[in-house]
Amino acid sequence: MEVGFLGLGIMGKAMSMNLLKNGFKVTVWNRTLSKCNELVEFGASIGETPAQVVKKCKLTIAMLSDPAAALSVVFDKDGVLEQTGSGKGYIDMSTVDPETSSKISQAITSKGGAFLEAPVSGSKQPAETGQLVILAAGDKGLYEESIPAFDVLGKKSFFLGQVGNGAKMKLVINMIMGSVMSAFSEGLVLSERSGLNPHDLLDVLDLGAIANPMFKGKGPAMLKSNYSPAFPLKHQQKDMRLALALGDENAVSMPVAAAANESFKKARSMGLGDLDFSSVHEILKMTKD
Ligand SMILES: NC(=O)C1=CN([C@@H]2O[C@H](COP(=O)(O)OP(=O)(O)OC[C@H]3O[C@@H](n4cnc5c(N)ncnc54)[C@H](OP(=O)(O)O)[C@@H]3O)[C@@H](O)[C@H]2O)C=CC1
Ligand SMILES: O=CC(=O)O
Repeated sequence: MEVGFLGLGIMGKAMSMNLLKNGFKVTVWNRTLSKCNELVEFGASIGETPAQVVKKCKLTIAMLSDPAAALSVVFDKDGVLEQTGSGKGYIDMSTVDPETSSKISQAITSKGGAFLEAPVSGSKQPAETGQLVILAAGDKGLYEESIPAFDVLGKKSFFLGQVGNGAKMKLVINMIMGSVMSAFSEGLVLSERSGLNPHDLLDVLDLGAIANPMFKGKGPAMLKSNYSPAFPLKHQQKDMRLALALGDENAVSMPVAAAANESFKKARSMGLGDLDFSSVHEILKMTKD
């Protein structure tokens, strides 16, 4: 099966590599084209523009940073829209808001193409090992055709109905994840400042009712101030912002998420945006008497 892949950041590089390793023919494009070279070493072809990739491939996947990037790749000159049409499928796996996804869906389907949004839960390592959770919504036929690719990329795929539902599900999950990370960071700081050994806290947490892979995976690195990026903080803050907007639209009061968003914003303003989202710990460490 020939697949196009647009966007070779942390996630896109790992996902397209996985497809290649599992026997898919992959044609890649990235805004910074030099990032395609590593994939070429593993057998990928390069498309010079998103339009060229779509022209060549029946199925094209995108994994881009945010709504502005997702829209630009579709609507700008040499974009996806120029070559989409009947028989072409486009799957946007970026984390965006439902409005962005709907705009893209309308444009693609009005030209006769099929559209699926399919954001993912799971970070760099699950992307490398094909253990993502795929949150698809939109064209059911395209979803079914894409199952062989989803089976390589993820451990489980959900079909959630109409376009927008995948984006909403992803934003709810990441709103919870950001709030939990913020509370976890406060707990690490509180344990240390009150005279406890924070490593003991990690051990105790891991045995109790709120044990989870995020505390276990990121906690030890956070205590060493190691924030090598798996999920960049700027993207977590984008997700908090989009989730809060969804809360506004639905009149849902979210004071915990709003407070966490302030911490992520502060971290971004301090230049931590490209580090892992766990670096929000640094701004909480700064607060002193
Ligand atoms: N990292 C993670 O753990 C996870 C991330 N996600 C989501 O997946 C998406 C990608 O994340 P990730 O790979 O970490 O992000 P990165 O920041 O590593 O990569 C972003 C990608 O988007 C491209 N891009 C940015 N702006 C534009 C633009 N205006 N036009 C075209 N391309 C653009 C970048 O191109 P260039 O190389 O030229 O800058 C790059 O390929 C995001 O929506 C994120 O929220 C979802 C689950 C987990
Ligand atoms: O969006 C990030 C993730 O870990 O999921």
